[in-house]
Amino acid sequence: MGIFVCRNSLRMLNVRWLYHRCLSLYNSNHGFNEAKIKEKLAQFTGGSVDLSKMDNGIAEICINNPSRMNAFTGTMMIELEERISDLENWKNGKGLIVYGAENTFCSGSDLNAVKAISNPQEGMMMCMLMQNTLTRLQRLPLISVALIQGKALGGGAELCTACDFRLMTEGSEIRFVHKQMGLVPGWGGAARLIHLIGSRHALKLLSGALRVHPENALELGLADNILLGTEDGFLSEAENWIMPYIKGPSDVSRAVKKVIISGREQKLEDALRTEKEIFGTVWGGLANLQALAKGTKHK
Ligand SMILES: CCC(=O)SCCNC(=O)CCNC(=O)[C@H](O)C(C)(C)COP(=O)(O)OP(=O)(O)OC[C@H]1O[C@@H](n2cnc3c(N)ncnc32)[C@H](O)[C@@H]1OP(=O)(O)O
Repeated sequence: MGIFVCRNSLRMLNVRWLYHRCLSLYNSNHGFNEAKIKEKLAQFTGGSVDLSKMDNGIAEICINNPSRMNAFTGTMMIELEERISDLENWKNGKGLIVYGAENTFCSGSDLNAVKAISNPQEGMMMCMLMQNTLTRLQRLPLISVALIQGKALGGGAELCTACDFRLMTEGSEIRFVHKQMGLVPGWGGAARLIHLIGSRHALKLLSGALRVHPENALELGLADNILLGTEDGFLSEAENWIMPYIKGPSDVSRAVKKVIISGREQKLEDALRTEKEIFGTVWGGLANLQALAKGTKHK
């Protein structure tokens, strides 16, 4: 019995490991040494990445390092990866809101860590970790929203592009400040920005390190809405905003996000095949049968 349990747990661990390997971009075949870069990043402490999962199927991730305008320390990069793993295993989840503590989003990577990891090899290794994590965030079967209050700078601007939607509050800004730091985005923010607003607009934002205010972001298609409420109400406003998109049973909501991911990321023929597979998971399912039995009309 003990051996059986042990073997089963090992199989589960293997499946989980393989699953993460599939969702991630980089592994040891790409020269990525995850353990080594995590060991290095663990030296840069401070702040936290907090996850709460609610009964209504919405989770919240709080980037929490307000004394440094929610900059990502090394330990926070490691924690973000752990929180995404947790969400990958949350089978009832439907939505995710990513926000920053104390009414500002995130000021990018912690400059103390940036200074200490100044050689290109370690810099690229840190990028691989963050690209893996943010790609996994983007591929979660949850509808995700970045709630941007205050500033989303550098890596903070990159983080918000990994969410499906961006809600900005009045006076907030998204700014790819990398060029002013002698850098380019490395957490996948340039590639994702081009998908969102096209290469001409992306080039302007990156080469001019332009401040993108809410109205401008809305026009560009970078933001999806501007929230006009008060500081203590923005989280619940974001929750209300996401609600119509996650209404109904989680398996259907998750299937919707999955067909979007495959349509976005795969070649047409592969995407069509994946879509058929996902369709098979909901066809004849409980929600489908209930809708048929009710004679649902769409007036
Ligand atoms: C992936 C690559 C990247 O992310 S490169 C981009 C890195 N980020 C930056 O360069 C942002 C640098 N910070 C700033 O421009 C300003 O601090 C901003 C965010 C505009 C806030 O200005 P302000 O409202 O005047 O506040 P402040 O400068 O007094 O900051 C408060 C305390 O927070 C700190 N802080 C801020 N950002 C970071 C950061 N990224 N890394 C480490 N610390 C940061 C400031 O140093 C300041 O700390 P202290 O109160 O002086 O101890």
